[in-house]
Amino acid sequence: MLVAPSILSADFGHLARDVAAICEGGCDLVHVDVMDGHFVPNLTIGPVVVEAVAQVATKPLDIHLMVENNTFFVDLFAPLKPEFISFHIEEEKHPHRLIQKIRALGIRPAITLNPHTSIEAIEFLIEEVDMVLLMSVNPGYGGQKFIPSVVEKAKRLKALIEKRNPKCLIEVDGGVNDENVKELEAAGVDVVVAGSFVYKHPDGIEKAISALK
Ligand SMILES: O=C(CO)[C@@H](O)[C@H](O)COP(=O)(O)O
Repeated sequence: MLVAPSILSADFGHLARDVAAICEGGCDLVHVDVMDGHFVPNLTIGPVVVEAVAQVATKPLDIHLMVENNTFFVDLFAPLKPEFISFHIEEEKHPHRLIQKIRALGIRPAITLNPHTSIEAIEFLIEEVDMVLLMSVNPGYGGQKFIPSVVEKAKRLKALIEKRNPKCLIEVDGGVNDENVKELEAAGVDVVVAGSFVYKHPDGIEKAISALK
């Protein structure tokens, strides 16, 4: 299992220290939650802060856009050369075009589904993306409870991916811990995003990451 800790649960007063800690602790990706206060009722960070994160991170960035104007934010973050940029299917009128744009910028495109969104919504996009991110909480905040229906959704998505684009990864985000990760792994999930489990683990960040793996 690949682990992408969400820096939303870091101490922003010591962000460089907390980004270094997950990289030294064995994470695979650094998950960056970008929220605009419109698509979701929370506002997080922009390119100035993410540039500082990129300078410290020794693992690739996984940028998750939770915004209304995806194209604007893709242009804003592209110079930081993240590994992935994901955007929400619920908020994009022209997802195919946006995927092509992200790929043309040398970034791996990913598409995100909210808990209520069915995988049929991306049936004809699956060949175009390198990763699908399934939300297992309503986007906007860290520390929420895992929504278990994502397990069945991941199984159905895995079946679709095997037929249409076997290299495409499945990522699950929200309320992930060392218990539900087992079901996610069995369902075919490749990457888990975890914020509070990693940053608030009583035995420390390294132990938390290895427990998820
Ligand atoms: O995108 C989001 C929330 O919108 C997530 O990345 C959370 O920040 C994950 O945090 P935990 O649920 O693991 O605390």
